[in-house]
Amino acid sequence: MAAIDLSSPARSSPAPLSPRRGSLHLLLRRPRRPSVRCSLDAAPKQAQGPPAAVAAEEAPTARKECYGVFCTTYDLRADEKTKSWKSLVNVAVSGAAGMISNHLLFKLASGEVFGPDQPIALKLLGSERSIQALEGVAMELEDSLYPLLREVSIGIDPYVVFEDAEWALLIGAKPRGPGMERSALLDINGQIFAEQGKALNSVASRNVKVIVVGNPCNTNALICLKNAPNIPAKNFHALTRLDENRAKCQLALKAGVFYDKVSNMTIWGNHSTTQVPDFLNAKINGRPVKEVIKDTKWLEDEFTKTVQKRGGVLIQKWGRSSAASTAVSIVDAIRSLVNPTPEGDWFSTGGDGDYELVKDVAMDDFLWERIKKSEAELLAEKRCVAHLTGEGNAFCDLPGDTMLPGEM
Ligand SMILES: NC(=O)C1=CN([C@@H]2O[C@H](COP(=O)(O)OP(=O)(O)OC[C@H]3O[C@@H](n4cnc5c(N)ncnc54)[C@H](OP(=O)(O)O)[C@@H]3O)[C@@H](O)[C@H]2O)C=CC1
Ligand SMILES: O=C([O-])CC(=O)C(=O)O
Repeated sequence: MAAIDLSSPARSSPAPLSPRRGSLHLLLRRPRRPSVRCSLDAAPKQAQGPPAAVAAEEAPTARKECYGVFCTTYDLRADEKTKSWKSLVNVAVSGAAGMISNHLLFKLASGEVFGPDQPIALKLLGSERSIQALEGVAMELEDSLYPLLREVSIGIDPYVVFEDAEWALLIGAKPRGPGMERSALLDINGQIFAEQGKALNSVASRNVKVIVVGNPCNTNALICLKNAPNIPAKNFHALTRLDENRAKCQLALKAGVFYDKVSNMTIWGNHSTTQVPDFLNAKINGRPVKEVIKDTKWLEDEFTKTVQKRGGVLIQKWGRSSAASTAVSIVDAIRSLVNPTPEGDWFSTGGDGDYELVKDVAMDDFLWERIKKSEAELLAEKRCVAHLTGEGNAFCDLPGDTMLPGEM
């Protein structure tokens, strides 16, 4: 969906100029919900005992609920004392021990996403199988000495990890394996996003912004949204920004310009091989693409297919799906949501919300037919997960030739 963002930065109120204490928390699954999190202010005795490995890590400090550098007081330097810090932003990330997160978390902590005056708390969601790896991630975050990173928590219960989250970057999802039906992936991952939607609904900030990355991201975003009725629907986004970036790159290559000259790029439809990269409305150097690239056949065939299948080609080369460029596209998506969009430009996201929808979008038969095909796929996915969205019994009749970008 194309949108122009008119919103001002999400948080603008300066926080008091007091030193903040950094902390690394281990968030544990608790029997009752919503749970009290283990923090510097919460009584640790309310939590179950941490796993042995973590208890050992925590031993060096007097405060059992944190360890290492995050347990020390963050002292403002003299030059920082004059600065207006924004209040801490709580960012929850699922699949935090995975490949995409391994790039993303360090970008978030560095300040390149929310800005150099925005302190950040990272709340990392893993699972029983990944909790050790998650500790490793937290240790690397410690070792990176990011001055803006004031809190890190890790845990396996979304009802705990998502508490007060203002951003939820939902990355963790099972990738499709050989011989697996797409409908099975929809169901397995759908369960994850149904549970996480309920958890967000219960414990996150009422204005949490949710970006769903785990595939199939559009339908997972729908499931998440339907399970979180207390959070505005406009706050849910499916990550199609990677496709948008891929499309800009291909147009720039063809036109022989650097990619900053490509604007107004839209991705319509599903994040799959039916997606529609919109060359009709996109511009190069402010001019319609079709005026600059006169080869319509290339645009309709090669360009469109290249973008649709870019993920799959990359998997063939790398042996795994895009991780670094996906992390970059998540950063781009967040920035587009918190910063004003450059005059005349727009961005696309699988969502509907804190931004103004573009009204004057050109349409032709080619675009319309492709969009309807992708829409049919999305509607089929929707019927397939009806049991997870509260819309009755599921009925799976997915069109046979549709695939995730990574499937060839
Ligand atoms: N929208 C987009 O543009 C893109 C989306 N993606 C999607 O993002 C997701 C994450 O990718 P990436 O970080 O590279 O993947 P990884 O395999 O590196 O990590 C995925 C994480 O998902 C979690 N997970 C949840 N349920 C399962 C399960 N049943 N089986 C296995 N893992 C599970 C695991 O964490 P834990 O054990 O902690 O739960 C794991 O660490 C995938 O769904 C991928 O298809 C990838 C690229 C682009
Ligand atoms: O298809 C995949 O597995 C990963 C993905 O979404 C992409 O690269 O666009």
